[in-house]
Amino acid sequence: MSRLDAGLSRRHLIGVGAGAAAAGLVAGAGGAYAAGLGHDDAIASAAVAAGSDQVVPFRGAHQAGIITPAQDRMHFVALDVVTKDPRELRELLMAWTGAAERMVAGAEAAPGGVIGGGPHKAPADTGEAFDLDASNLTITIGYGPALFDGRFGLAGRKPSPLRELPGFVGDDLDPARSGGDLCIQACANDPQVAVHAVRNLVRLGFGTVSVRWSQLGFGRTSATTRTQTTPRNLFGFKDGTANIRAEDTEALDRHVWVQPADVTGSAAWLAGGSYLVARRIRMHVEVWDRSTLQEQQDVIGRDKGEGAPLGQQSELDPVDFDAKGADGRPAIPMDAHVRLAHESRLGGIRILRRGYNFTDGSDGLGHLDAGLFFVAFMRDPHEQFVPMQRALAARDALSEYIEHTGSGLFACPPGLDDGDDWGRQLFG
Ligand SMILES: C=CC1=C(C)c2cc3[nH]c(cc4nc(cc5[nH]c(cc1n2)c(C)c5CCC(=O)O)C(CCC(=O)O)=C4C)c(C)c3C=C
Ligand SMILES: [Fe+2]
Repeated sequence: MSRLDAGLSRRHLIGVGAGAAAAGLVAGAGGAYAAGLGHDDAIASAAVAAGSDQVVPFRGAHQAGIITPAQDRMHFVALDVVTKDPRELRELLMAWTGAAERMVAGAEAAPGGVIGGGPHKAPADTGEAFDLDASNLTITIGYGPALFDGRFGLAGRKPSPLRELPGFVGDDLDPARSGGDLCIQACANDPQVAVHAVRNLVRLGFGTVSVRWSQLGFGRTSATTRTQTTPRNLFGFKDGTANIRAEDTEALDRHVWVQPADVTGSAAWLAGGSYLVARRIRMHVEVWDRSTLQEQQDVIGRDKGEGAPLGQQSELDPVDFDAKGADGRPAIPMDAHVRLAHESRLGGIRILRRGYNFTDGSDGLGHLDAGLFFVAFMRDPHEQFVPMQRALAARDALSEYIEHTGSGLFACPPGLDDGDDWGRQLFG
């Protein structure tokens, strides 16, 4: 049965299906709205029609797309605000909330959608996801340090950890792939759904924001729930084994969610949110592919087949940094990636990783421009990512094979209550 037959598509939501006609849905969730249902009813109709197993709830205590089971694909975009008028920004954030809520429910970006606006208007939805289901789409928003520089009256609402990351040894950051006033992370199991979401939000923002940089990711490189299998990165290793999982609620409160006591006064809007660090990391796959299996395993500190810590048998076996190999040397070398990134070496620091593989063509010199779009969520980037990355940059054997080419830091607000929107949440 095709997705269309199963009735899981946006087309169904605009009234082509008999069920939709019976329910009076004439133009997707917007149609339901026009047909007299309230906003929430319209969104709920869309979610039911789209099939709940495909729909990740948009509202809740935390934003979706952080501890949501990592989807297969990602489209990440960083934007700069081009208007000088705070009201325009606030209105855009409100409009984005509505469009995002519709799209994650499997509906078109706006009432009228692809064809419902008639032949004389530009369609209110660009259409490339017209026949596709919600695909577990999540849309996560974040705000960069520069947004709070005084242009929009937000300086007093800036949380203190939201300050630029320092430079790290070996960084080769491209300003055209770094920074941004805002970010949108769209993740879905269908790449076209993720791209459609970003494209329609950017379209809504024309004249208010402009795209600064963006990144497509295929192939998740993390597991964020206990039931997810561990995927592999472009070096062929299981990645995400020791990640914080959605079930680890204590660890999430300790390492991922901004706590009320962290943000007092006018920065309190961020309580329940998280900081997102993005690093575009080029992986020199050609060099890696010429190194021996033993070298590769020593660099990571785990075996390539199972993902077991060196000296152990299975992926989930505890890491033993005191274990010795047959030669009497540490089974996990002193400069192995997992040793240096492990909480036991970093005073208990952990982060939640949610990155993706990328391949952006080639570099014109016969090499793939491929790597890891590293995305991690944490409670305080300067207390967590900075010391961790400093330790890695200084000693990590992996550094010989990778290069950080882009960087971004964003504060992701908590989830929205019913009736709330991103504009009111940020501006108060
Ligand atoms: C600053 C944080 C990190 C960066 C940057 C980073 C880059 C990076 N990592 C891999 C591959 C693997 N990383 C693994 C584990 C791991 N990595 C980090 C942090 C960063 N990685 C942490 C905190 C951990 C967990 C350490 C632990 O507690 O054991 C692994 C092993 C499997 C796993 O646990 O995920 C791999 C493989 C690459 C290729 C890369 C840059 C391109
Ligand atoms: Fe890593």
